[in-house]
Amino acid sequence: MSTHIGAAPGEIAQTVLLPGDPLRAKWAAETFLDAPRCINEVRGMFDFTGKWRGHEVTIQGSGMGMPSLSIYVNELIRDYDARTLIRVGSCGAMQADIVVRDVILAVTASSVGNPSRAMLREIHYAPHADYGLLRAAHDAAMRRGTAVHVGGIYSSDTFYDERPDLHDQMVRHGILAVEMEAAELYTLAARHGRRALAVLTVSDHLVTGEDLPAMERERSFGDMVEIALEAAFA
Ligand SMILES: O=P(O)(O)O[C@H]1O[C@H](CO)[C@@H](O)[C@H]1O
Ligand SMILES: O=c1cc[nH]c(=O)[nH]1
Repeated sequence: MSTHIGAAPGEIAQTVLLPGDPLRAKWAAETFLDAPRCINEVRGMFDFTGKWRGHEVTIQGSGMGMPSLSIYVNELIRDYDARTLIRVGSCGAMQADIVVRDVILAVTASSVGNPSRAMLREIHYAPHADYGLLRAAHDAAMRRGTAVHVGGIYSSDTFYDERPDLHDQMVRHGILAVEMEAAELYTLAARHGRRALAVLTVSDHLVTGEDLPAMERERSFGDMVEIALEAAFA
């Protein structure tokens, strides 16, 4: 057990998929894993381990925002030795050529701040995906015929943003989409020598105003889960 994860040593796989939503973790495990078993219910942040094509996989909710993800990823790495960590999340599109349900592979994750910022001090570190995972995820998306975009995203500290000027600068600098966790995931993975990637599905569009309901955000994102699994074991 770690402070926030109730799983016993050995119950968490070296490959961990991380949706923000714990109910998406449950849905994904029950949909894609063989013999999934729930190994953590602390704070309702479900954690399931099962097999995908014979490989052990854990799917663990990370919560919303970087402070929450940071707690889970630190413990997954330090206490359970997770080696490959792939976020499977929803995001809001920021560019006109992207549509709802498209998949985004985040090469980099910009942010205004993240939990690692205090220790990095004056360094404007560039959090980035593992290239091998990124390439394998892109290959998987191509094989599946998924509409996929590859580029930089923005990890925000706020869902309800009061800074339209910030949004405008992100769009202007080619940022594809906004979500709330990848920058800290990439930074922690780099610090501990682990592989990380964020595979995101567009749930809403900040330019067109298109929006998916909560149930679809929980259950309709199968493509990104399978892309993440194929990338992890390529
Ligand atoms: O769907 P998840 O993975 O939670 O990701 C996105 O959705 C949440 C906001 O609704 C934030 O966590 C954001 O990053
Ligand atoms: O963080 C997020 C996630 C989905 N959609 C948004 O607009 N922001």
